Amino acid sequence: MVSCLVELQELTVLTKHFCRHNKTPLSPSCPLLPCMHIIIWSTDRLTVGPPMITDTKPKAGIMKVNFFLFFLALTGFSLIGLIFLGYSSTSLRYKEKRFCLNLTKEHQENSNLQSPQGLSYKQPSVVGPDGKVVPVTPWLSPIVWEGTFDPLLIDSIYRQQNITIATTVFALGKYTQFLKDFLESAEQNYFVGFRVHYYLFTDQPEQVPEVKLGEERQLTVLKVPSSNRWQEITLRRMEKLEKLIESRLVNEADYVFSLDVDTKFYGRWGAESLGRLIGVIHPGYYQTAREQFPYERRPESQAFIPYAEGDYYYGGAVIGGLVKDVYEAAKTCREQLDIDAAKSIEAAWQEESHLNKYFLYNKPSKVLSPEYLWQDFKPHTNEVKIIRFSQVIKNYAAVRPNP
Ligand SMILES: CC(=O)N[C@H]1[C@@H](OP(=O)(O)OP(=O)(O)OC[C@H]2O[C@@H](n3ccc(=O)[nH]c3=O)[C@H](O)[C@@H]2O)O[C@H](CO)[C@H](O)[C@@H]1O
Ligand SMILES: [Mn+2]
Repeated sequence: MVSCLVELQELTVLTKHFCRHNKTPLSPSCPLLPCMHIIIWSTDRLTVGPPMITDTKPKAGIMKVNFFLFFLALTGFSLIGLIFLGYSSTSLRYKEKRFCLNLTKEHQENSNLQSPQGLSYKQPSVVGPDGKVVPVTPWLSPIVWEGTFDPLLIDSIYRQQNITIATTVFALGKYTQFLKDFLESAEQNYFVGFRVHYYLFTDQPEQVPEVKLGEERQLTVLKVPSSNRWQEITLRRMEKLEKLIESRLVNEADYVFSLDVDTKFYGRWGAESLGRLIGVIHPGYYQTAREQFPYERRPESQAFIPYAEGDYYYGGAVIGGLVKDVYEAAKTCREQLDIDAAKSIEAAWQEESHLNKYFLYNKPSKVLSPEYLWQDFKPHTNEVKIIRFSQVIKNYAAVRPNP
């Protein structure tokens, strides 16, 4: 009761202050009085001149109110602070999330489909038990067969991207004789309507035939030293490809394919073959059990693959994809070839063995069916409806520098 009285007295005094300033009479019974505390406090501060009431009791009252208001202000500031912190941490979280998303996106775009070594799973089939071709790998990369794509549509999509497809080809020693057919048939079938830049490695630039190239297509001849071992010529392609990408292709191309020269194009080869990392199923082994694949089987070699592992047997005659991804593949194969060479080991099928090891643990994002690598001597089969690119028949003894 006493405290109530004190309160009331304070209020009355304060109300007087308020009323003096605003020239409005206010009764202590006014229902607005409790709200007036704040207004009064500020009004009191605004008051000019000596205070009307000099009594000590009301002063103590004002101090009490001031303390209350100070406490209120402190709470207010704390609340604002908390809201601000809450906001900024939310925005930080948001930024962090966005950053992570960006990283994830970038990571996904750049990711190679790595799979662990020693994993036990069924060998994928290329042709199903019903004789139908399988259009997808068990890691969900397309296997490109006739009928799985619309040539007009897929070329139109990629043509809009204004891409350049670098194509490396090696013709050393007597292999220059394959150049004419290779280039002429490529001009008829290979990425027709696209910007194609051939990079031709040879030890005899004077043997390079004159072939009329289509619009936006060019050929650069690069001289390399001769070799008296065919194995050395084929495996060194990885190093040459790696160095060419480093020195030129990073700036000059979007995609790159490295192709055997002892070949001919018989059918369309277009944008359906484009992707991050491309391998081709070797025509000789697409119905073979993986333990019979001619992988390198000596554990001492970096190309070693155990009998219980393997997806497909990939041909060394075709490797392709985005410049960056082909670079990784070529560089890794070159490094593994160098390690083997230092131990005087040459894998069963040179760089093809190392490429098979690479593709087993770094899955291609698209796999080309044997339509994209056939052999002229092989009879046609039901599942391969169209032959696009094929190894010509050659007399090994006559064209290779060594047996
Ligand atoms: C169809 C297929 O997948 N073929 C692969 C297979 O045998 P191939 O019998 O197809 O190998 P190959 O004799 O065609 O040699 C591969 C390539 O090396 C170049 N070359 C070779 C010898 C020579 O004297 N001059 C010359 O320029 C030429 O570009 C040739 O196309 O195994 C080789 C590795 O051993 C390569 O991986 C080949 O790509
Ligand atoms: Mn060949």
